[in-house]
Amino acid sequence: MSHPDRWQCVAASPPLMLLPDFIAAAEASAIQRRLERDIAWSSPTLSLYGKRHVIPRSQCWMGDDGASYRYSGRDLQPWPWHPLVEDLRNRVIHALEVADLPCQDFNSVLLNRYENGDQRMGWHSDDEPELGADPIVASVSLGSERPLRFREKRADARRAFNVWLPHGSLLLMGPGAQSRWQHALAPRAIDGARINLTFRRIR
Ligand SMILES: O=C(O)CCC(=O)C(=O)O
Ligand SMILES: [Fe+2]
Repeated sequence: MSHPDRWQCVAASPPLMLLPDFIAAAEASAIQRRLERDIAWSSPTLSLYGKRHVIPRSQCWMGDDGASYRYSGRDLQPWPWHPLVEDLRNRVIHALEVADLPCQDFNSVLLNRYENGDQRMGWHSDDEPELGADPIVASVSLGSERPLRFREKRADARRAFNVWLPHGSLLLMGPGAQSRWQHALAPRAIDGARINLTFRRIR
């Protein structure tokens, strides 16, 4: 199904576009339950400023064979596509194409799982070198609705804003978004688990 008119423009340039009802609630819940069960979730320990920390969420890296990436000084090989995640990837690409929005042939995805409102992700941009210049990142959210917070990278213009990501929504971070903004999932007094999938293209 194609409903290009349901897209909301959060920012025009660089583009941030939200499709709140990308997946209908019942199906989104079914997908969430399957992923809870099937995915090899793990919470690795990372070194930050010489200290070891268990990441405050769990995650899984998945994608085409060979779409490896460097993370915290290590080369990580992706898990093979889970059929549901591969299907989501195809639907994301289709939704972007029919709406004439920026799109890439996504060959990998980072899945993040937040057990509750205490779990989080700090400020960052998805601008790793293996994503190339001006990467496109497409983000699907399942479960508890939480805001993704954006802030300007330029320290002299630190405007910030929230983008709430409903159950079953799709957020496009288009070309230029990673060089303009950082984003974070702050802790919030919000109950319930949330899964997020960010589709990316690794070169
Ligand atoms: O959980 C989210 O919505 C954000 C995830 C994210 O920023 C990332 O995976 O790079
Ligand atoms: Fe990110």
